[in-house]
Amino acid sequence: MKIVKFGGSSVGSGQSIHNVLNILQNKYTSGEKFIVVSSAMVGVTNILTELAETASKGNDFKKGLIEIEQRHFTVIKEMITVKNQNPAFTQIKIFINELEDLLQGVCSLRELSLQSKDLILSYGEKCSTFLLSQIAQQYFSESLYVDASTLIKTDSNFGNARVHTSVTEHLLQEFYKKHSNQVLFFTGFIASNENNRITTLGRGGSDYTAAILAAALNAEEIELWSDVDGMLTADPRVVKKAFSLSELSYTEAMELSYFGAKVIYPPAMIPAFRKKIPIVLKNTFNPSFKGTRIEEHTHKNTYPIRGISSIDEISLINITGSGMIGKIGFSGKLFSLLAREQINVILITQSSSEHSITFAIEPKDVQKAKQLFNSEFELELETNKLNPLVVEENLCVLAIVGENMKQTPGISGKLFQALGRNGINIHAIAQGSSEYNISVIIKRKNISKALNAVHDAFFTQLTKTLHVFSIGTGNIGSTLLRQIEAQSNFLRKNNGIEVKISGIANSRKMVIDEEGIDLTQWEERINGGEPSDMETFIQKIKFLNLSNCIFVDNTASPVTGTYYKELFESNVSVVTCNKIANSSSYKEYKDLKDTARRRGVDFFYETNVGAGLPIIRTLKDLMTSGDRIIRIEAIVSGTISYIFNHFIGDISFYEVVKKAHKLGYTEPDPREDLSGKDFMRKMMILARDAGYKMEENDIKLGAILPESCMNASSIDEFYEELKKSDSYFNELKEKAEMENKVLRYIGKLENGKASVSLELVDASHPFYNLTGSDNIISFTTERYKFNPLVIKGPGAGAEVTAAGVFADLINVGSN
Ligand SMILES: NC(=O)C1=CN([C@@H]2O[C@H](COP(=O)(O)OP(=O)(O)OC[C@H]3O[C@@H](n4cnc5c(N)ncnc54)[C@H](O)[C@@H]3O)[C@@H](O)[C@H]2O)C=CC1
Ligand SMILES: N[C@@H](CC=O)C(=O)O
Ligand code: NA
Repeated sequence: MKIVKFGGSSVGSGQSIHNVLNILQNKYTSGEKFIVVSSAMVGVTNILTELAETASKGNDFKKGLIEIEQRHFTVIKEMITVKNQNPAFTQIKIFINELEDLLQGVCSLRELSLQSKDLILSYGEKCSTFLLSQIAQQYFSESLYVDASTLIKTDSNFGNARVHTSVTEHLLQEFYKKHSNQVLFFTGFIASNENNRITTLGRGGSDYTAAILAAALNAEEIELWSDVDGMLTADPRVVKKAFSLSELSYTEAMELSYFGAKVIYPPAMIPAFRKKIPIVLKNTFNPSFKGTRIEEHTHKNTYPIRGISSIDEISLINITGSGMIGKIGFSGKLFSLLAREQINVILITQSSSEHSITFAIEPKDVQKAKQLFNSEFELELETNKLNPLVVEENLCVLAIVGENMKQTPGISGKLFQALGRNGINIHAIAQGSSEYNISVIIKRKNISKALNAVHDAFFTQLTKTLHVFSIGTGNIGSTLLRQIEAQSNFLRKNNGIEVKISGIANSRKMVIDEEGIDLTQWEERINGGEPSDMETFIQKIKFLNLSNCIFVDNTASPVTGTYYKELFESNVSVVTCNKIANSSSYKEYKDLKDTARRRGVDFFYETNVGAGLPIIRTLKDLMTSGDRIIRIEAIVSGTISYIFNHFIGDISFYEVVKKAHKLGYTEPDPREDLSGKDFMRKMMILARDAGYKMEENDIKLGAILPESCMNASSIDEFYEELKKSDSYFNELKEKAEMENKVLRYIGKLENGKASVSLELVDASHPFYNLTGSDNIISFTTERYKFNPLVIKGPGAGAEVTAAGVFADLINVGSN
């Protein structure tokens, strides 16, 4: 026989009762034996509490009473055939009249005792359970309404009565002997004392009723039906990837509930725990959900922990001082003091030097704790043996729970790593000696980010979700979004990575959606977004405080880089193809790198040099492995490379430049390329990454263009001047052809000196054979002294650049 308990939402309306009846009918037809326990309709207990208070102040309570009556009457009309409605109407009316008399009494006396309050509240369960039994009578004629207050006997602790187990069990067993062939509908929550006065069973009262019945009647199982899919790995309102647990142990259920999972209230289940009766949490609104099974022994858990829970708001008290050292009984005295004043201590940690004790309490208790401490330890404070108590506010507890933790090393490492990587500072740590839970205290504002990051670390097949904010939707930016969209399934399946684009901006508009923007529709989303404002965009990123957060800069703007530092400080990583920040002053470059390192976030800019070619990464590997750069020779302008590779035959220089622009090789402003400025920036970044403190003025920049083009004041004017300079470029070309050479714009870095110059090179030069938009870079180092390390390939273009940005993005957080 099973005990089947329905919570308030399950009996809250005709529709939900319909579901309940379906569930019961299925059991009945398959021959299952069961006893039903019912809560009051959802919200009714609250209304009754309010009515009792209202009446006790002498105010009018009729409206609320009518509401309760109507809710039950509506269900009668919806769920019982007209010819059978009368008995139900009559009995509900009787209950409501009794309730009215009681409230009237309270109103006249202006007094509400706990005893009268329990009596008033009992009508919630009486009405709902009676109604359910009446509706059920249409399906099982032998159904019987049972007022459990006649059978469950308690002490007189009204509001939170404790059960007299042996007398109750005896009464229940005798009753069941006589009625075991009927379908019984027990009121939850209510009982009575020795004088037959109604009592209630406190928080989780109906679950308690179910557990008492199960224990008394040796039920094989208890089903608790509510409106959620059992116990989840974390609060699904905060952690979207939380999922239902199929099973957990009594201990785990206790630990998880203690830390905030509100699905069951374990103290109410103790009678069942004692008799080792399994409890199954089911969902009335999703009967196909198999349920979360809670029992003594569970199967081996696939995951190292069972769930993550939190306590929303706590304060941390820190006590320090030499007076505690070796003083036996100090903590005993401290905590019994707190206990005496009913201050609940949530967790405690003590340093092994005994110099400090830290404990967490609810914020409401802080003042009281302070006063107690100050008066009890007045002498120690005066003699400086103890320091004044320090309180840290706005904190919360995050706890990971699971019996498996005991046998698995590395759990706390994983927890701290997930928090650390997201810049979440841990204020205190406590591990119960049971090793069933590890609790950390963190800032409240970080709780959502922390829960998600920790959930990802322990549960998701996905190793991580990257929250990306991408600015710039031009040539590179739009290509990147397309590549991410095309690759997302692969990444999810093969790499366990989900890339969520949580924000997109360009110079006109911006859109932020923490749930992730559907990349098949990003253009519509951004066009429908708000006007672009970088400051607002950055503040929103900081406010959302998402885990694994990355800012991607695909603009050529000088403004965006000014936010990188602020982003690093907020633990946001930056991936950029924009070279402006890294090629501004050395001080700024250094500051960005130091800040990123200090905050433990990534700053990746592979595409700053040679687009997707692995140049920055290679240089970094050389440097970190202890090599020394002797010389760098490079062609790192895709545009100029393309131009010289295609400035052959009849085509004019102007036309080749236009083509390079069309192919997406040039900067948004092609003057940046042809003036050599873009090249110079790249050389400066290389020099800096190679360890040189280089500024823009330190680089000797040879010109490609005649003065007139250099002086053009707009892009259009620039192109006009290019057209006019045909003969200048043709002369260059002819000279090269005559000497059997090619034009190459080459950068050099040697002994900390850098230059970029236009050269004529013959076939013996390693840079002679280039095609397309090829870049080539040759590193001569201590280790690659005689044969330099050479990287060559397309160094510009949307596809290869976006791919380089993409690779940086995926690598964030992987070191
Ligand atoms: N084309 C290539 O082969 C390579 C380009 N890059 C770099 O890629 C970056 C982007 O180049 P393209 O995509 O060709 O430029 P683009 O002109 O096509 O696109 C720039 C985008 O940035 C947006 N933008 C500009 N200022 C902004 C601001 N203040 N706030 C928000 N959005 C802003 C624009 O609205 C536009 O969507 C440049 O920094 C360039 O140096 C780097 C390596 C190779
Ligand atoms: N405009 C640049 C693009 C890469 O940084 C180039 O031509 O190399
Ligand atoms: Na690169």
